[in-house]
Amino acid sequence: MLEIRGLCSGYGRAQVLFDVDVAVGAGQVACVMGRNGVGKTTLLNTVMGLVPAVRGTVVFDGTDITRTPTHARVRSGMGYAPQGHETFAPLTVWENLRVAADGASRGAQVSIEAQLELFPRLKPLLKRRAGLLSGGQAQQLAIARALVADPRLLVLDEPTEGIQPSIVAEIAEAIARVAARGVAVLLVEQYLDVALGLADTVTVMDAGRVVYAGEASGFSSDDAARLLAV
Ligand SMILES: Nc1ncnc2c1ncn2[C@@H]1O[C@H](COP(=O)(O)OP(=O)(O)OP(=O)(O)O)[C@@H](O)[C@H]1O
Repeated sequence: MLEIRGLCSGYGRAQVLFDVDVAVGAGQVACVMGRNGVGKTTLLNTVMGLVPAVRGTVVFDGTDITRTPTHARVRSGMGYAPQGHETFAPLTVWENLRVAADGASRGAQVSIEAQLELFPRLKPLLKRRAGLLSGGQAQQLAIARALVADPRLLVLDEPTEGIQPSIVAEIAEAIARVAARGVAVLLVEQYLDVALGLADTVTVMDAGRVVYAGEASGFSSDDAARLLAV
């Protein structure tokens, strides 16, 4: 579904990513981990076309999209919930979902209903302004918004960051259900138990390079201590 090969990118002259390879198939969760500042967000932003690739390729569904603008990537089936669970604060929960659905193709009404099944906590909050939601509710809305266009790839940047444990479990459960529908999920996740509970594959980055890549089942606590401990 998604193949990132030899990806290099950065900001002006400051190169951040060096030859990064990650692949994720339909129905799989590929988890990217690493200490703060190693380039995880830059990787996701490069996959979405928000940061230009300097070298390497991003192939989505067999098509090279390395130079495709972000809006066209979204239209072709990529959904993104960036770090920080930003929403349109003055709009209601329903309006936030509607705006995303309006930008998508047909069938979005059905899809809003489907997202509300995934995040039942949002159902009684449809008329609430998004700016008044808790962090956990806003994160659920941000993921639901990325899903209303019915993407085949969902890209999530730290969806459990700063969120209370009971909601973390709900978000993890929702991500698992999305993958079970056949959606490919590219996930940056700092909490090891959440990451390993969801991931099929693990990629660990350090200083912009991949330092570990393999099946999640083979990722040991020694690997975690060596590669992730601060
Ligand atoms: N807009 C930007 N302009 C210049 N440098 C940036 C920009 N965004 C990030 N960087 C730098 O790129 C490097 C990687 O940052 P990035 O946010 O991708 O890391 P990260 O692994 O996602 O970190 P965190 O876990 O803290 O979110 C850092 O050195 C950071 O300072």
